[in-house]
Amino acid sequence: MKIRDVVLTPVAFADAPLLNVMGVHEPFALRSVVQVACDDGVVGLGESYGDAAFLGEVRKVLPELAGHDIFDLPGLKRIIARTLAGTVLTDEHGLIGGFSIRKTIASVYSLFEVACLDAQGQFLGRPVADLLGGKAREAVDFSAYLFYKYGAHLDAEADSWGEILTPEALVGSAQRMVDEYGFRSIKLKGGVFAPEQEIEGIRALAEAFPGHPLRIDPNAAWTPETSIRVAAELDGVLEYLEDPTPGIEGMARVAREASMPLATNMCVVNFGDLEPAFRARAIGVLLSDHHFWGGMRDTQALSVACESFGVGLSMHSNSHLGISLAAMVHVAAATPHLTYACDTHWPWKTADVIEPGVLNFAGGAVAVPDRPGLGITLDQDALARAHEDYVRCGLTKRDDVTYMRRYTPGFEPNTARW
Ligand SMILES: O=C([O-])[C@@H](O)[C@@H](O)[C@H](O)[C@@H](O)C(=O)[O-]
Ligand SMILES: [Mg+2]
Repeated sequence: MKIRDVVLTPVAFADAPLLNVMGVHEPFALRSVVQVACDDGVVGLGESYGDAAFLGEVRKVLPELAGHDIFDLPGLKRIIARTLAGTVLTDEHGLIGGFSIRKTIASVYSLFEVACLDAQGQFLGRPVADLLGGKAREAVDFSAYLFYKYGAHLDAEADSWGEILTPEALVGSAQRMVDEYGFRSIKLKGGVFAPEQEIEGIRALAEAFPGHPLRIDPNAAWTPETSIRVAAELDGVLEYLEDPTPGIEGMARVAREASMPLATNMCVVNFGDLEPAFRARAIGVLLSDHHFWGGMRDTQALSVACESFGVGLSMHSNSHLGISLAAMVHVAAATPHLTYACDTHWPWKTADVIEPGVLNFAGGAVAVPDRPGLGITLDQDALARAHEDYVRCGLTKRDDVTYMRRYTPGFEPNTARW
């Protein structure tokens, strides 16, 4: 089963004005879609980041792939490592930790690994979860991912969520997500307002949704002292506290005092970070993400490492489309040590590039598709529209800070200031 052709399509899809420590989401989120065409008319799908720097690295790899056997994944990794030797992508938005050569290779490899596994599954007539060792669960739990947000993008009409800036509005948005998707766990993206205000938001959610596990993630906006204070105030309320403060050392300081586990997708972002983080007992939960942890099989290896050291596993999300959701579902299903509901930005998007009907939420969970490969079908017309949006929107990277300055001139990200 050889690769005959690879088509890379940058796409953009409408995103809501969601707030975080870096600013506010722009009107479009960028992604990339690859179609890896192989023998017998099989086409494997992959999805990842869509910023120009990432696309540039992926484009370097494309000419090297023709003729490669889709069952030779170590060989695929070698081609990518050789082709990208020495390149370090920079993290365009600062919310998934630093980049390194290893993480750059892991990110580019992941895009093609997913597509090759999809193609392998189609060729063999088995779902990707089976190729990863089999399903440890039939359906994968996700959390309601709440954001503070503006009611509308600049010069645009309000979206269906409206403005979410108060505890009452937060509860309203959580109610909508729980009603529409059945989520149990609820996560609040913090780092937007002073911690006292965000504690009020969490308390309102705890009151409105008794028994629903709660999390807050200020993306390292707080000092260790503030984090310890917030942890004390939310004792007994949070299932975990995500990235309250920057760095393994700062997290370890907070972890020594906090009653709940600390989680991260910022200070432990590749395998080299595990030893110092585990040694310092900085985290109780790791948020995996196959997009930058080196694909689905390395995500499973990560899970084994976490289990061995008594660390829980959850899953991180950025704005994404259905190919990524399918990959998240398959790898999560085939990863026995997955101890928390996964994050997803899914409810915030209004369009997709896959045909609907396969990835459905019930009781907050998505059943693992039992069709071959990822089990999804690319909608070529929707892909073409999303590519037109990419060209039309003119964005080449995610820049929440600059966009925020158009709402609030002089805005500066508050990382570790509170
Ligand atoms: O979409 C966002 O604004 C999130 O803040 C995202 O960029 C983060 O990477 C992520 O969801 C997180 O958990 O830190
Ligand atoms: Mg996070």
